[in-house]
Amino acid sequence: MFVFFIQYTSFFAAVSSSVIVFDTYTATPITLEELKQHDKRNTTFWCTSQLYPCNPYEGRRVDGSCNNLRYPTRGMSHTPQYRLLSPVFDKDFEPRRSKSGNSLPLPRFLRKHLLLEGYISDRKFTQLTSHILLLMSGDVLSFHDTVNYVLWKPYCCKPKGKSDRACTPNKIPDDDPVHRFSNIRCMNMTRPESFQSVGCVRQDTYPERIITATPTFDASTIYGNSIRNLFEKGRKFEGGLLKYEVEGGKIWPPSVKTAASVCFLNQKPHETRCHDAPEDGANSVAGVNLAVIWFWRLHNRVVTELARINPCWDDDRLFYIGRDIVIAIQMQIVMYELLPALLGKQNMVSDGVISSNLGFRDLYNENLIPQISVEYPSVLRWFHTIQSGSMKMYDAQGYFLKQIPIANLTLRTGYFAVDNNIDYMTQGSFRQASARFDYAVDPELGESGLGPHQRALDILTNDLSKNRYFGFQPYVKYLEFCLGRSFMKFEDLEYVMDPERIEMLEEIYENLEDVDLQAGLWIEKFVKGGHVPVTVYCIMVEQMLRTVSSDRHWYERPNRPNAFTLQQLLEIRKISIARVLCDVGDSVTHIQRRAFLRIGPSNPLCGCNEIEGIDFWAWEDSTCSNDGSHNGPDFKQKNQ
Ligand code: HEM
Repeated sequence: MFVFFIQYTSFFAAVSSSVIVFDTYTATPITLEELKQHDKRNTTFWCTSQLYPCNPYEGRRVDGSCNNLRYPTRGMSHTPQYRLLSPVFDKDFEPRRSKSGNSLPLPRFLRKHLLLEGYISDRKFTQLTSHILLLMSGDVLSFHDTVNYVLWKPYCCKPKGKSDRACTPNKIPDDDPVHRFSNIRCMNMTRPESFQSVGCVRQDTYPERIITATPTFDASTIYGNSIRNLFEKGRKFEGGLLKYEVEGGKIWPPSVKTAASVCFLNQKPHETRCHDAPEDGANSVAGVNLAVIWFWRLHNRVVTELARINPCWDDDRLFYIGRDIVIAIQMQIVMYELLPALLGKQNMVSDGVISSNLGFRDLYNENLIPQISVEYPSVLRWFHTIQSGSMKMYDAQGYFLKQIPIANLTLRTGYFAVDNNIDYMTQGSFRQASARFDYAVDPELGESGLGPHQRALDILTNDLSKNRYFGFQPYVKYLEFCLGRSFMKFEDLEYVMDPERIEMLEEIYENLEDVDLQAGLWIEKFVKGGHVPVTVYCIMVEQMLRTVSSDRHWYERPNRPNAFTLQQLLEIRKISIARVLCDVGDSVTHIQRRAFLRIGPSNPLCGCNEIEGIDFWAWEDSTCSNDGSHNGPDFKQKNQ
């Protein structure tokens, strides 16, 4: 095949090199003619990607390319996901039917019957747990499937929606406990975008989801997924810093300077701030916004330390080493602090997801492509049941000040920057309890999950409904996959469910093999030693194992380009989310050591000066001369 090479001039560095244009789905190079066809059909953005030649000694690229040297485009955005179980659909790729051939029960009906609605505080976890879980979800996902029905196709419940294949609104049953008193009979929703729907692959093949994030955990909520966005919106090109602004004495990511912004709910004239960051997460759901601000600041703090210790390092070296440290900090917190609290540390050690040893760890397998499973984000949706519907705000002495429905903060970054709200929200993140892990959903998420953006939205109905459009096999097939035993009749579920919940399923579904994956997750018992349902545990662990073994740049590896020394890794191991908040959170002088867990006698507040952090002297470069010149080897990171 004739391969199309274009001459490339790197965005700022005037370096030219050859670039190959690839098909995002098949990972094969495409011809000039094929590229022209994509341009004509307006599919170039989704269906093609540009690959700059790989250098095996180069660090992690922002666009995810060259992670796997055999399959260099895998690991980039818009590349296919893997499936734990093959999909099942009805004809025309509509959701599967019940075994008897009837339609499955309506998603909203199932949600209202299987999940209670209400709010009780959890005794163990804080809201910070949700914020960081959300940040990590955003790292490997994208928002377009939500934006699609909120902004671009708000009409699915109207006559126009009937003729648009993308429209898949959720019908509200006539006897709905909430809406039988309203005139709302339908909630807007669209089908997830797929390689088929955006025109990369023929329509007569089963839909495979397409997303814009890279599938590795690479802090893309901060740095973005493309070098272009990072250069335009992120890098300051000075001292390794990310661009920043100071407003009200606080440091913020840069803001949009034009009238056009996505912060539609900003209450003008007071609320004006809207971030102009490489990725949308910075202005999305409140928890992500907050975490993006923290980690944005953290990057600048890290590179400032590195520059002080190594005055001979140039902007590039400071930026990329700083980024590598921030990615490692995020993953160290997620793998060794957050997930052990949720999944059970011993479970994770036994399943090989984490090590009880502080040294290097190398599970890399070049035969595994860096990918996420289609099932992984879907089971993360279970965490909507532990999300508190309001954001509570406290002062630094711990006095409760006010609260606001969290959904009213979506696309409303301006709220953070007025009246010291970011200080109060930051205090709230480690003082407010999460919602209890109790088979119930906060009505804010269950009835008005998009706040003023959509009159009624049950996020959990969407969770179940969307999963049907991904063609997931029945819940029991996932149980069999996870537990390695068969489940033939409803009573067999007693292994993972309380009898009264099995009864609920039996009343609604005709057959055990009809039960939806999401419905099963909602009412499953928790894994022994952890706080998440058995199947959520299984699918999360499967993903994290895949991630650790397929990411060539995984921070715990000794044999990766620009790898940490053992001394540096041991410094990274000292980090905690409490230390991060002490360093970059507003007005944080005291915090509990394990900030994902509530303050209490075994986890008391302590001064930030008592909380261990990273000693950046581990990054001291002995080849830096006193005169500021550098005598060491070149740093291997291209701006690609
Ligand atoms: C515990 C914290 C949370 C986690 C882990 C979480 C995770 C997720 C995940 C994984 C998705 C699916 C995204 C996709 O497949 O592309 C999702 C969808 C969504 N989440 Fe959350 N979320 C959390 C909290 C929230 C909060 C606080 C809100 C706002 C009030 C929210 C609103 C939504 C909405 C509107 C959707 C789109 C629903 C749809 O697919 O139509 N989430 N969330």
